[in-house]
Amino acid sequence: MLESLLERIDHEEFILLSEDIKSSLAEHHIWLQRINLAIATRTPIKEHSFIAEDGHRHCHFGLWLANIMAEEEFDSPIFDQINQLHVKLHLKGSELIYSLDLGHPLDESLYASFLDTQRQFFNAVLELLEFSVISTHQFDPTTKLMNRRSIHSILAHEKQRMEKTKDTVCAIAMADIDRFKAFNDRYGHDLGDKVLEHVASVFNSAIRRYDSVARFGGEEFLFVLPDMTIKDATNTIERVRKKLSTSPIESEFGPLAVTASFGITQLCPHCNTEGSLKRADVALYEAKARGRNLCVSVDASKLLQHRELCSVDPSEEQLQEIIQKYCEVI
Ligand SMILES: Nc1nc2c(ncn2[C@@H]2O[C@H](COP(=O)(O)OP(=O)(O)OP(=O)(O)O)[C@@H](O)[C@H]2O)c(=O)[nH]1
Repeated sequence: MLESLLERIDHEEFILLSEDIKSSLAEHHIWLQRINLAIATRTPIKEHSFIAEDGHRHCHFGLWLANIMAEEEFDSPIFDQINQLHVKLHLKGSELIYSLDLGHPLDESLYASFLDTQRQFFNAVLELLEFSVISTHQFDPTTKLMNRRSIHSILAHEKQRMEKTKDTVCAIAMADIDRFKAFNDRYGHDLGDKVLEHVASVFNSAIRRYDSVARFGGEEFLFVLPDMTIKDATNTIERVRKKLSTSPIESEFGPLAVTASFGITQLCPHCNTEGSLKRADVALYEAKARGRNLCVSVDASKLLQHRELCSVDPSEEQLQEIIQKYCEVI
């Protein structure tokens, strides 16, 4: 229910959302405390906001929720659910206070239902809060892409899927912006940051919905392409490379060309994820060595006769030597 928000809400908005939820909840706690205290001490509350049938519109939380729900990007069933519980909570609260103000004895079943609605309301809001807080830690603020930690959980999931279901494949590709240091030195770090954003947006727009791309490090990106053979992944990544190299970034210095190099391989059933990442990295290194703005792919199945690469942790030199022999330069 909440995942769809990830596609529409970025890092800053998740931070704001978390802060808003926390402050709105704090005010709501005070409202609830006053009701509970009034009932416990049988002290009437003659304020309109406590007895009005539309009390949910009078509290800060309700106003905040109405604003959020008016925005298209926040269109999610979780807000409808919270809204319904919020309206219900206020209705029951106002019934209790109205009856108290009239001097009627406490309706125990109404109070029990009020407490139950309270519990459901806080559970739903806390679920949203937890999701927002976690989401702020999943994204890289510069590129708005997933960060290294998040993509690692996707890799772990894909690896698990491969272990469970034979014949499942998953390709990965490591990308690195070419001569980025020189770019920063010449045009400044701020434009460098804009390049990172630009590259992220080109990458993101060039992949399928169920593929992922993350900022893996400084100027390094990682693609995870589930269910793609090495051949399909190579075609896809080559298309991404071309798209980037033909999409210059607009700047005060005019349009500036940006290119990247790519190392493509698969998650391998015989080695751990780190081993596959290392293979992609060495393939990327090979693309740099062969002139940059290139894709180099390494089909893990061709390395099967070199099982020692999987069972022991190979050195970069060892890997490089073997990959040079088996890689395909596109
Ligand atoms: N603007 C900006 N620069 C960054 C960021 N993270 C890393 N970099 C820069 O990326 C550059 C990477 O430089 P190198 O590793 O030498 O690689 P390169 O210049 O891209 O050269 P090749 O990879 O060999 O093509 C360094 O200058 C880093 O400062 C960032 O968040 N913003």
